Amino acid sequence: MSESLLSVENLNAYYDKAHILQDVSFQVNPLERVAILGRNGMGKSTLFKSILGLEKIRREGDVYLNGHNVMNKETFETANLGVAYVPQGWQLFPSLSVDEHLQIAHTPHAGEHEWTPDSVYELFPEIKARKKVSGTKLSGGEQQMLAIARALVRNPWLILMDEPSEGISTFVIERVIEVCQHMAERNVSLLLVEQNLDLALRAAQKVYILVNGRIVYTTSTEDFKEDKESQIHYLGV
Ligand SMILES: Nc1ncnc2c1ncn2[C@@H]1O[C@H](COP(=O)(O)OP(=O)(O)OP(=O)(O)O)[C@@H](O)[C@H]1O
Repeated sequence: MSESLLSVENLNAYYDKAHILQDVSFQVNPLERVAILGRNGMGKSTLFKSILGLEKIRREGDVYLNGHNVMNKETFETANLGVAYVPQGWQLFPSLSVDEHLQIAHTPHAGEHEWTPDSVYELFPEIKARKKVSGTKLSGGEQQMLAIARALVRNPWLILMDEPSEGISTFVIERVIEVCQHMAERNVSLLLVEQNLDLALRAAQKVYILVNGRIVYTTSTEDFKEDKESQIHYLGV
């Protein structure tokens, strides 16, 4: 067991016989913001799905959330331990309005900083103006804001965010970075997977590099910002 909020220990993941994640280990500590960086197809989304027990992925190893081993838990049980997910492509529902997405997801929380639909509307006034509109009728940027808002109203300890830069404008990317930077003030930690180096370096404090399903490099974002050689070597940027 570990004191970290999230501790992934020697995680291996397979789609049938394809061995995708190979002995992946890393931690997210309380109030920390961590980015996993890697090129296309390196296993970033598979990592999130393996942590959450989504899809038919065979898993070996251990994943501890708040000290509970979640490897044999159903996805809803893992979510109830205080993790929320912002999936790639947002996965919103055409039959639900913006407000219904938030009301359904809202999980009251007794602590000091409760996120409610009203408080996330203050954060994202753009979607407040479109409360009654179907979630999938929003622009890409608004859908990203709604997906983040939906994760926040679950009042999680940890948010897993899968490639938030995908399909949104630079203006919305700036909004996402700002929201990420202020999560710790509301007691929320962040684990982000990204290809967008600028977003990851500004939103996170610590970086893990994933290459072919293995964590090959760990550093602080401060050091990685200056390390152009490693950026080119691992990410080809
Ligand atoms: N459902 C699946 N069945 C079989 N193989 C899969 C499945 N999903 C992903 N893969 C394979 O697993 C590997 C890792 O994919 P994954 O989507 O996790 O990468 P990624 O780093 O998130 O890439 P991207 O940034 O393109 O989403 C790839 O080789 C991919 O083809």
